[in-house]
Amino acid sequence: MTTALKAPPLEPILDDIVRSHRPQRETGSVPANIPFLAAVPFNRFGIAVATASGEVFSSGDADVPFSIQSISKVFTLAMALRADSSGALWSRVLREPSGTPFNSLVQLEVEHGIPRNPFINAGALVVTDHLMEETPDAATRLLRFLTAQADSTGPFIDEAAAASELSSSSRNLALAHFLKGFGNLRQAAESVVENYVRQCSIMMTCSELAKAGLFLARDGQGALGTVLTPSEAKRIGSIMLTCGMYDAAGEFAYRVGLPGKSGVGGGILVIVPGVCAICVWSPRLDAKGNSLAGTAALADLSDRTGWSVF
Ligand SMILES: NC(=O)CC[C@H](N)C(=O)O
Repeated sequence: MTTALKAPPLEPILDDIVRSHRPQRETGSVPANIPFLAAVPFNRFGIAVATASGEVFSSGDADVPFSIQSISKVFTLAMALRADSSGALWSRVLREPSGTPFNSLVQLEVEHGIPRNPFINAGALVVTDHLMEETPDAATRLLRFLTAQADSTGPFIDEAAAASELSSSSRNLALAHFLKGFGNLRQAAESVVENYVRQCSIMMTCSELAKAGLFLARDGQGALGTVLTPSEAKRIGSIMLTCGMYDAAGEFAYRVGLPGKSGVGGGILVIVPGVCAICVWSPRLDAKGNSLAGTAALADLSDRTGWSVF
């Protein structure tokens, strides 16, 4: 059950969340395969809440752009579903939690090239391949989608960061070649990985991401009208709840009680159906690749506001 926005007003709660959760010393890790992310100061912390009624509340570094990384997977899935009335995508990717790390190869081989879900890397590569059939430059299409939904010209693809990640993308290339070997990739493995990495390298702020994700909290209604049907929006929320935090999805559901999607840039996008979209960002990660301080802050916010799907 969700509850409506509560008094006292949100600003003091968000300010207090920032005071309590902004890291005071360096703990956690940065992703080994993206050298560029190691340079982001450990004490960055931002939070933004975009409400269904159109208000945005924020605190801390909510207007500092960061690398959205795997949060992009929510939006590419939304774009793919929108154009997939026949359901063809779901014959190429499942909707089950993987219980394995986001870049795991083992399960993909055992399960004959059908990824467990669209939010692990293998699944996102299939979604990217699907999008590229219609639009070869799916990353730029994603950027336009995000720019429109966030109602901001701020988002951009950090091409230098993408090039840096691409130079150490052996695992993602291996996943793409596995997919290709099993007949589940139509474009060249290299171009799908390049496109995927450029999607991950989009830079956005917490405020922009919260606004961009609002359609998921509003039955599919985005800034410029209908993005998805209510049933599609519900289903993306369900996949976020069960698969959005990789092999920490159960722990996150236990602590936060809301559908979320993380990225190794340290961002987490969370949906409170009917109420708001929340984005929190703090760059240092736990062992599963999810923001340490971000997860703790969301657990705290959920407890303080009563926002939960349970
Ligand atoms: N979990 C993530 O954010 C992973 C995204 C990253 N670009 C990768 O492919 O490894």
